Amino acid sequence: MSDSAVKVAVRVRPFNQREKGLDAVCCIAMAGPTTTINDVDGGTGEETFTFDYSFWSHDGFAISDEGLLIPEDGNSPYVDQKKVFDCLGVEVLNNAWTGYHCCLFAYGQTGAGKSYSMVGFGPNKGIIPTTCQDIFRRIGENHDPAKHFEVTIGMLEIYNEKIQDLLIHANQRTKGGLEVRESKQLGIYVQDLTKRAVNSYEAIEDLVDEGTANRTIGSTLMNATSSRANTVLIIEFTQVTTYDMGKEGRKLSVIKLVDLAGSENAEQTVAIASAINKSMSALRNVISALADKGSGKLKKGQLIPYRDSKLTRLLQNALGGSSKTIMICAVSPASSNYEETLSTLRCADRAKKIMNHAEINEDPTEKLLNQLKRENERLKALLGGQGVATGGGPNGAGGSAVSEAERMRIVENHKKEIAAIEKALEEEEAAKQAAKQAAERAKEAARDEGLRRFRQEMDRIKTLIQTLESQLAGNDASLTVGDLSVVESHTRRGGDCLKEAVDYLSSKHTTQAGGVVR
Ligand SMILES: Nc1ncnc2c1ncn2[C@@H]1O[C@H](COP(=O)(O)OP(=O)(O)OP(=O)(O)O)[C@@H](O)[C@H]1O
Repeated sequence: MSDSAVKVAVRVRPFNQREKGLDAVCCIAMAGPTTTINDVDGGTGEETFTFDYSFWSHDGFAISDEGLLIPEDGNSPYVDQKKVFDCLGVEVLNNAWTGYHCCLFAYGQTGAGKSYSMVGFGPNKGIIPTTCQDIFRRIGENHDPAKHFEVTIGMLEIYNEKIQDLLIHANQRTKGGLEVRESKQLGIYVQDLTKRAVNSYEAIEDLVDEGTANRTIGSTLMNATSSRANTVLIIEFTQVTTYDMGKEGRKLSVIKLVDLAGSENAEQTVAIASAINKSMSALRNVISALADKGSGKLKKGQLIPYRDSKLTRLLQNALGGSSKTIMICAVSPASSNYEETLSTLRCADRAKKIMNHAEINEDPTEKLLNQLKRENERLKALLGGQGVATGGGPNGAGGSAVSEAERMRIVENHKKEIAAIEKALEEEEAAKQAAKQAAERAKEAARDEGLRRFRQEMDRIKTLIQTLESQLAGNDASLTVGDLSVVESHTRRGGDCLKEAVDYLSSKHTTQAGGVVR
């Protein structure tokens, strides 16, 4: 387990046309990791914050022939898309390769530049496309035939407190939206979300285009075409290693890349904002509670309010959970947005106090075999790599000598460790088999029980029919509709029991016939 604080980056954009037209004044300054905000209009002074990164993208850029915004010269402080990816995207990928669940989310006022950083515009590609591209570049660099990779993509939006599957057309979605669930392996996940397997960057690009076209679009005061929903791209990245003894080890990383809706207060947005506001205020409350927890100020018995919105529930693992998380805060440079920018910086300042406890998500086989590999490395280093004399090894003449007895002890220990790992693997396999057999036995028992109940119901029906027949033959006046409905209900119950048994038998046939129902 690796304890690490949520990483926080702040990025300030250039003035937009409207701000330029109003002769806007810049209220942000950055130096190294610090960001300072100055209340130039209100005169209440300045506040300085320190983050993991303070990205200056306000000025000092030139536009290349390909349309890329790049630093205008070697001394320019301008941070371009590449630099942002190198600082944040590369870290996400490194963590994913290690086997951590990862989350990178963009927070900030509408029009502050969240989508620019996450998605990008035109040739200035953001973190999401570049990360997706880099996944397949890295996979392409793998030359280990024992290793292969599985990548799936899901895309959703949270709009009006409903989770919608963006890889499904709006008119084919379930009315109430999807639900957030939790599992040991996947962490927090969205039940029934479409997952599509992809084997190239182009395939991801096509899916993201499809998902983007399915988004819900609303307008805000600051940005006529901006999205008022939270959009999440979920990449499930699995590394599969086949080992000599035919065993497969799997390491999984779920990467959530999140472009949030605008964080501003209700009065600054149009009518539909209330539900969006709910998720944003819930997010701020979760961040505050976790920051309090991180600094030991959380009140006794106080819960982290993850369940107050779909967004916070979905980000539960990312905030205070077992994921490696990065928050990028986009801010406007204009003094007219001072209040919102200050509120964003304060939220970012609290977020950096959140502690996560990231875990590598590998199955037991992978874990044990990795342990074995590490042991091997350690042994090799001990016996040769550190200039230790091994009585004839390549470094024999050089460093401090290890006695024959010591060498034997190391080798013996190593043998014992290997034996322990092999035993653990055998036990794991035996436990798997035992669980499988127990599940089979439970199924058999369920089928037997189904058949037994079916027979019992049939016997009852037979007796009832015989009674009815004799009553009818004797023209019995006491015969009622109720008598018939008793027969009917037993028939129905018998039918249900039979269905259970038939379902069981057909599922057994399906498994045995490799997917073909006979
Ligand atoms: N770092 C940057 N460099 C150059 N232009 C930028 C930068 N950041 C944002 N912009 C420009 O600012 C405008 C608003 O940015 P963007 O759409 O990314 O904001 P947003 O925060 O995602 O807004 P919304 O919440 O409405 O989706 C865009 O025209 C974008 O090109």
